[in-house]
Amino acid sequence: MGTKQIGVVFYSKTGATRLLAQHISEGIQSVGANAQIFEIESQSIIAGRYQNTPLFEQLTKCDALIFGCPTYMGSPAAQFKAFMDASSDCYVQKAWQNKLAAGFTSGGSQNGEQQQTLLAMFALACQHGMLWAGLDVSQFSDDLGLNRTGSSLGLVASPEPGDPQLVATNDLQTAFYFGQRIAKLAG
Ligand SMILES: Cc1cc2nc3c(=O)[nH]c(=O)nc-3n(C[C@H](O)[C@H](O)[C@H](O)COP(=O)(O)O)c2cc1C
Repeated sequence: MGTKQIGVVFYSKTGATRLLAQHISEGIQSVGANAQIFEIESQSIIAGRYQNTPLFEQLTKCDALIFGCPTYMGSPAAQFKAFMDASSDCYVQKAWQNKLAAGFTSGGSQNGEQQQTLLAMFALACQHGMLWAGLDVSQFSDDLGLNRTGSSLGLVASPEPGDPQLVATNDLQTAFYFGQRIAKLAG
């Protein structure tokens, strides 16, 4: 079987989503899988089209893909949407069929429509024939104290109001757990 390769592909402008990607990757590594981080760079978007064939080749080699981006105006940031659109070649080839998929997003508000971003990622995963894995921790049904935002579709993060940290500590801890979960499911 070999070590599972988990791709974490994300866009981040000011660092919050990057921080989440790092914590997810640490969670992945902590259970013995290999985390590969892929950052969507704005300069790869030309006339609105994301162009990076080698990135898609690398993603296709992964066993699972975790998508991440900020929520902008209640949906995925345009830079990540450009990546989503560019994945259509992989869709045609069924290159990601039956891979595990999951998603995370950050927002400035606790409830800034981040769920819409996760739903867009979920739809993307379904179009690719992927198997969506949500977040299975709840402050109501277990005592881990994670997932303060109560999202089941995937990880929703935001800063704690009044705290200068980009992302609430609980969300970063949840990100670590989320990475562990996806890596274990892929294993
Ligand atoms: C153009 C724009 C639109 C935004 N729209 C939302 C939004 O709809 N909901 C929300 O919670 N935050 C919104 N934000 C805040 C960002 O999602 C938030 O700062 C995020 O953590 C940035 O991620 P990054 O640091 O990875 O770039 C918006 C920010 C920008 C610049």
